[in-house]
Parts: sequence; structure tokens; C-alpha cells
Amino acid sequence: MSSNGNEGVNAAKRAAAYAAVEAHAGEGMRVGVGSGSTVVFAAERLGQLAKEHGWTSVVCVPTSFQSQQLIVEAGLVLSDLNQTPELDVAFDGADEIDGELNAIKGGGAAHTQEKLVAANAKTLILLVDESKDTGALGTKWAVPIEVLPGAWVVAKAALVKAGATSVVLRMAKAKAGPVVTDNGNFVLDAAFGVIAAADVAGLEAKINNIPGVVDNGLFAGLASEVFIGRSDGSFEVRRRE
Ligand SMILES: O=C(CO)[C@H](O)[C@H](O)COP(=O)(O)O
Repeated sequence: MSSNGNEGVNAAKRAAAYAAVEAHAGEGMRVGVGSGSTVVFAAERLGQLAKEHGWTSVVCVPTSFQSQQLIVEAGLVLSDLNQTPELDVAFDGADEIDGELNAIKGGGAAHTQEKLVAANAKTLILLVDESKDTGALGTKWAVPIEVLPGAWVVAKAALVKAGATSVVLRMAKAKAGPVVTDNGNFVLDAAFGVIAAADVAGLEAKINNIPGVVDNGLFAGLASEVFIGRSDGSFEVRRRE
């Protein structure tokens, strides 16, 4: 472990992201770019590889305002799902993963767009540092749920009925009010306790069935591989069986 905690975490994120991009990216690929601090390293490496190898036809689809900026800053070609509806690969971070490669996402309130991009990619590769590898979803994180602004009170009540033990409207840090997603919606963070891998898909569907819910941050069965970085710069790859 590095003497500086942040340095260690960043080394882990970089190790996972660089290794994943080196293993999966190539000329002509249509690439989904996720959101968050780990994806910063993925966009950086993709930009470096494109320059080094003279790749001119890599096309990237963002999942948020942040990732749109990352794509532009890396000198890559920006597209969207309307122009590029089929992607070869998507790289994204995660807040928690379980042993079956299910994930909780949405720490950056971008999970709706992230799921949309992931669902239209042949392969979703998740990039995490080892702290995200908790064994079971819900161990450290609540489930982020994007809701229509006019539905947050009723959706909150419905989530409690559906078994949530706590539901919190996510508040902004530098604004007096709630976090507003890139789609103009609010985010509820709903705790359901530890979620067994076998129950993730059912809970994902149950939450999305609540009127006013746009999408939730449970990603059941979407990831093909997870690259787990460590603070010493090493990494491990887990693949779906
Ligand atoms: O789901 C996300 C954003 O909505 C992020 O991918 C997730 O929060 C992980 O972020 P980080 O790489 O900063 O830990």
C-alpha cells in the first residue's frame, strides 16, 4: 500500500483501466465510455493507444457529460447511440461487484445512460479497485434509483413497500437542493441490505416496475469481465463463466 491512500487507490484504478483497454481496444472499434474516476484512466489510455498506433476510426459513445468531456480531451471521435447504435465494447467503473459479476453503479448518478450504453455493447468490461470487490451487493452501497422529479415522494414510499430499509433523496454538495441527473431527474439511494447474487435480477426488475422510476443502478448479468486493480499496480481479471 502506498503511503498516500489516494495514490494507492489511483494506482489500482489505473492498473485496472489500462489493462482492460490494452486487452480490448483496437482500430475501428465502437466504444462505450462510462463515467467516474476510474474511467478517466480508460479514456486516457484509449487516447494514448489511438495516437501511438495511428487509429483513426475508433468511435466513442459517452454515458454522461463527464465522459463526453473525457472523449474530447483524449482526442477521440465523439458519437451517440442514435448514430452508433451498436458498440463493440463498453468500459465502465462500478461501486460494488459480487462474485457473479453483478454490479451496483450510479455513484455518479449516470447509471441510466451507463446501462443503456452497456446494454447495446457486445461486451461490458467493468474496471474497479479492490475496495469494490465486496463479495455481495449492498454490503457497502445502497441502490441508486433515478426517478422523475415529480415522483420522488411516491417512489420512495413504493420502495419501502418493496422492502427498502432506508431511502434517501441524494442531495447536491455544492447546491442547496437535490442532485439532478444529466436527464433532469432526481436520485433516490435505497438500501435493501445484502443482496444475494441470485436475487439481483429480480430486484432490478422489481424496482424498475415502480411508476416514476427511470432506471436503477443494479446491473445484473451485464458485465462479461471485471478488471480488479490493486494499489501495487497489479490486477486480476474475472470472467463470466
Ligand atoms: O456508476 C458510476 C457513475 O454513475 C461510476 O462508474 C461508479 O460510481 C464508480 O465510480 P469511480 O470509478 O469514481 O469509483
